[in-house]
Amino acid sequence: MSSPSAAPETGPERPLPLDPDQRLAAEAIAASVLVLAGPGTGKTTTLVGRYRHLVESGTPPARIFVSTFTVRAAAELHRRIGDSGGETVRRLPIGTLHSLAARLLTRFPPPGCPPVRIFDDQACGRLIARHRLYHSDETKRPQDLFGAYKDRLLDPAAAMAEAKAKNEPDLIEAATLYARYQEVLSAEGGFDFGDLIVALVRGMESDPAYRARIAGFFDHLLIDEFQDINPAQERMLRLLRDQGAFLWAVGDDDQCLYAWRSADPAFILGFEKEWPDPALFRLSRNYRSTATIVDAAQALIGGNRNRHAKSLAAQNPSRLPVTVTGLEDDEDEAAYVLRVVRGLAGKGVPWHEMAVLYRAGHVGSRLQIALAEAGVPVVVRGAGEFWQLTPVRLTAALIRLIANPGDMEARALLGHGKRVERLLEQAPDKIDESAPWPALCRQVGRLVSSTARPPGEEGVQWRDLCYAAADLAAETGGLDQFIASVEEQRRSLRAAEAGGDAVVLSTIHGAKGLEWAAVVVAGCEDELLPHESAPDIEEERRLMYVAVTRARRWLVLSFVAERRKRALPSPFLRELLAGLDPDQIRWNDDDTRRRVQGALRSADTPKRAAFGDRTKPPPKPRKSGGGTKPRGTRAGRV
Ligand SMILES: Nc1ncnc2c1ncn2[C@@H]1O[C@H](COP(=O)(O)OP(=O)(O)OP(=O)(O)O)[C@@H](O)[C@H]1O
Repeated sequence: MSSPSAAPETGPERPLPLDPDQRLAAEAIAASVLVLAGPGTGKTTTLVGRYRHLVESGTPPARIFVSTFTVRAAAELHRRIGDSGGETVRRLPIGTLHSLAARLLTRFPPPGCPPVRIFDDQACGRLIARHRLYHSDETKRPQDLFGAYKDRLLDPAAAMAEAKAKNEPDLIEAATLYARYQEVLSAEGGFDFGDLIVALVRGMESDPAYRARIAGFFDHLLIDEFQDINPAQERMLRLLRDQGAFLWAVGDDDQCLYAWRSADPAFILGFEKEWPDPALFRLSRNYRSTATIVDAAQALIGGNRNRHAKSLAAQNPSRLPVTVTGLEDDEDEAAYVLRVVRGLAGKGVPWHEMAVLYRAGHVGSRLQIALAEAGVPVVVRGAGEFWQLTPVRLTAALIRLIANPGDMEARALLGHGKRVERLLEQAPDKIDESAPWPALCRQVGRLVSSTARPPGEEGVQWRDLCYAAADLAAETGGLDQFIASVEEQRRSLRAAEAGGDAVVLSTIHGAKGLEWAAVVVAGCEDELLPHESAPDIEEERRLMYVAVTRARRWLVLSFVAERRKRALPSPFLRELLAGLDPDQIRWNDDDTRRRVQGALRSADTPKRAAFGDRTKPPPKPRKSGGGTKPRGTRAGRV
């Protein structure tokens, strides 16, 4: 999706004139069209152009479905498309692929399919709790387990067959729960989000008459972020395409960030082979960023092997340097980021034209607090407000409860359920109530971290959030100061968030499709970015790529030497800076330069080697002034 939603709400946008390549793509006549292009090349702008072209050529807006990855992106597209063809913008069929399925199912229920009654995440959670459909490995969230089956179009029988073939007790248990869940869900007449696409696909696959009834309801399907579709979504689009709908999609395999949620970049990589009457268009002018940023981004992404080659030529020739700043610890980093945003504001850059992005939610904790306390207006996106994140809330509430067993508010904050019961059971053994305040806080952080910690990357983030909360608590003088400081921080955040003109603080995932004049990427450290538990180094590199390509003019990259343990600069820093001349890099000091340039050696360890090509330095690309040629060739909501 696209861009300036960082700005405060405005009315519909005036359409941008398309460049010749964008126009060709927007006016393409083929059954299946893919516009494959890098960041900032105007994919979403071209999608809006396609929409206008169709409407101007006589297609009623109601017969064009525009799909976006998230509900928020749909709202943004409504704004960009504006009031077309006299239809009320609000009622135009623009939404996620789940909402496409919901519309079709409601309008055309498949034979034998009960009326669609959508259960949202909370309703599903209540159903799961009522029937106690929890995996014995409690770290596995039931909704995620069941959703992953649906993303792959596996019904309970297929899930069980797969589990038995692998002969893994964990999987057999999951498949058994899945079967039970589907039983109780359908007994209540409920459809969860994943069911919507599954039901539509099943109906269309099994009944030609039903397929024929759906045919022609939408003449055109316009799909944004095609790189992130999962197998169920791909199947649905293919069936609709087979019934005569024209598919027109934009995407960038280099921005696929959801492989962990069944998104499969193979769909975009294999488009020309797999789709009927395919036409592939490429856009290569980057309208967003300076030549420096484009060069750096190209050098970075050149390190990935599994990708389509794309050229990217910056339309803004500016060679304004990228700033790279090494700091001592996260407190220093927060103070630094505060100086950066104030400095930019001093130059007249509006707050909403600045973003601070990070890979993991806990990196945002100090930043949120430092900016909000200094009175800088902020809006927190992605993971959300620090003290409300589950591991943080549990840590803070348990610290309070242990320090004062009569604290009823803390007991309420802790909540209920098996996890909380286990925490309370283990607390007397694991926590020495008479320990000094900082030690007590850290003991609680360790307990919450080790109890009910989710597996994989989520578990590492859980641990980091618990430790970050415990550290912040430990730094206050004691219980009363802790309660007061959390209150104060939350009040500052609420006040800071009240205004529309605010600095965006976001995880990189939450920044997808957006752009700002200035972007700070904080926490550019090895084991954080790339994340220590991420299974796929190429997806980590794509994350860094998405982060840096959100910037139009100013790009600031910061890292610290110590974030609870000694930290090394991210090897990605060196990779991306390899695309720049020395005068395009501003180091805060020589030590930072030495540390970054030494980062590749540190990455060259047996542990790192497990990530395959991660230590391979990318070649220096040509400058984008003449067109840089790179080398080598849970889903949305209704
Ligand atoms: N033809 C054009 N002329 C001038 N500016 C353009 C043109 N096309 C796009 N832009 C501008 O380029 C920026 C990026 O456009 P857009 O968000 O559509 O790109 P995108 O390819 O969808 O980006 P990403 O994939 O990185 O999210 C926007 O600020 C947009 O206004």
